Amino acid sequence: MSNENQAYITALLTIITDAIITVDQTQRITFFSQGAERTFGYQVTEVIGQSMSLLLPSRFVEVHREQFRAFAAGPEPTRLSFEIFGRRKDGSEFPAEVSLSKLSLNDQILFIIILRDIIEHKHAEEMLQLMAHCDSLTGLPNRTRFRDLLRQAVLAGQYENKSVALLLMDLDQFKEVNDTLGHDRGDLLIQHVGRRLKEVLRPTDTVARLGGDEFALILPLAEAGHATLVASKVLKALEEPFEIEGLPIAVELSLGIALYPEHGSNADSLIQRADVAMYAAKRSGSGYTLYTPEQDPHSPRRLALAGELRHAIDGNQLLLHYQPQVNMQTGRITGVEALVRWQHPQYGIVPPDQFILPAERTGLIKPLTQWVLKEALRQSRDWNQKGLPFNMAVNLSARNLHDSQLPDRIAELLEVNGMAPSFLELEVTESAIMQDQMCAKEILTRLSKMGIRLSIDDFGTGYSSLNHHPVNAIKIDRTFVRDMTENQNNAVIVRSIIDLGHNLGLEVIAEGVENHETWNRLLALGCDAAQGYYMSPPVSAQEIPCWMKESPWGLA
Ligand SMILES: Nc1nc2c(ncn2[C@@H]2O[C@H](COP(=O)(O)O[C@H]3[C@@H](O)[C@H](n4cnc5c(=O)[nH]c(N)nc54)O[C@@H]3COP(=O)(O)O)[C@@H](O)[C@H]2O)c(=O)[nH]1
Repeated sequence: MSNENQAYITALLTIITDAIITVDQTQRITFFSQGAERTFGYQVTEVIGQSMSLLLPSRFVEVHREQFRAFAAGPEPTRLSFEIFGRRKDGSEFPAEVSLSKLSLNDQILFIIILRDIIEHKHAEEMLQLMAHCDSLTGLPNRTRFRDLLRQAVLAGQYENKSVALLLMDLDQFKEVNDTLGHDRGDLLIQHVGRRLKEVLRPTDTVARLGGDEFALILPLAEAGHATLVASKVLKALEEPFEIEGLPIAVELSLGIALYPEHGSNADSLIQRADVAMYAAKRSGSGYTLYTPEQDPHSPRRLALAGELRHAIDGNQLLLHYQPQVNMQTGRITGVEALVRWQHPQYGIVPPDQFILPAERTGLIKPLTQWVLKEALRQSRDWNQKGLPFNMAVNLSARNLHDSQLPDRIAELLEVNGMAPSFLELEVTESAIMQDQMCAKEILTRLSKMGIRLSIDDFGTGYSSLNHHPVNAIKIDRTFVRDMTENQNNAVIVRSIIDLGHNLGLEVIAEGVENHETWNRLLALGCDAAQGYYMSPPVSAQEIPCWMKESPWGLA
């Protein structure tokens, strides 16, 4: 080789960062590049003539020696790639990628080792693995890992012939926390929630964060009784407000429970069922709910009902029941709330909980509300003519608040029936308003300008800015009223809502009044009106005149 070529190769070997080492058949080092010096921390003079085992952790020396011998003796292959651990001069170890080649030169066999330190690469790989399975905010398993763990838990349940419980949970007003306190505090809250959940559960249980404010709990080999007990413990544990940067933040949550094999035979069906149960818990405000097929919008009966709804509206299968609302000062009825039912030819009376949601999803809520308004106002006129002049409250859904023609259609119905607008009260929930605040505001303002009364239904379960909407009344959600005589927290909430309503000049109506004690407490708190089973459940139009005569709350 010419001097020029030699210099050229030496220069090349200097800049190559990989370690290039050659060894003879006895595994003695014959060449050690600068890259090898940088990688192992040895000077070339320290290693030439030494055994290659100097560069390996002692526990691997014997194995690699054998592998090398086999490679050296065998005719094929002439090149081998593999991963090993290298050992630096300071004794530290590192993972390395190795390419080992055999070369015959001047009747001698030479072995060339090209070795690359892949510690960075390994770290990155580990990070990626971690990121792929771990939620970066809480350190809990993420959705991908959760699915794997649930599948494993179901397999274990199958194998041991035992139940597995899946609990899905989300925070009811997390969006509000984010919007009002900022995303950083929202993130801190999620971290705290994750920690408290872990404290409640056993080490064998899994807590995962699925994203946003959604968490999942997997309880291996758990029956319904244990799952509901855990759900109660979770509710209790999260009852205490969280301290986030000095601010006490209270959270409310809903949990849905589904069990293997009772509610689903695999991970996907369990997730879907627990989700259905969670939404049922949200609607009822009950904290947690165990899955039942009746809750399920995808159950065969629900799907069949959704398909028949159009026909039910056109074919006069709907009917209204009316629930009296009573003025607490006079103790007399002031109005009724119209509540729709479906007189189904096969299933009998179907409650609105089973068809309002599908009606909203399919857009049928528009003709359904139109039917309810038409029938309620016709009935109102009828009662008026019979000397029963009370207000008529009708529920609107979120989608109705996007319907720009609604005010005109209501005006027409009022005119046809010769009813003053002040006889009509429209109830909207806070969540319906929040779905599209701008649109809701426009429709509500038009309705209010027409002289129609507006009330916020289920008040206390959502967030809406009362100042921004022209409402006349708020109805305290029945979940607070129902047990306010035993539950001090709820009693405080009810009192605060009454005070808030009065401070804003609004009438306050309590829903879900079920006994005399509750009535008395509400009266003492200055609540204006009440509705509930204590006075009357919703009854048919035919029963109202009789109730008016016989009930102490009647007009007479
Ligand atoms: N968009 C529309 N929604 C409607 C219409 N009709 C009803 N609904 C909504 O369906 C939900 C369930 O209604 P329903 O099964 O009729 O239940 C009502 C009452 O029976 C129940 N209630 C009344 N008093 C008590 C009580 O003392 N205890 C108790 N456990 N339950 C009681 O409350 C329901 C009335 O609630 P609200 O409307 O919030 O005043 C319900 O959300 C209806 O709004 C419709 O035509 N359109």
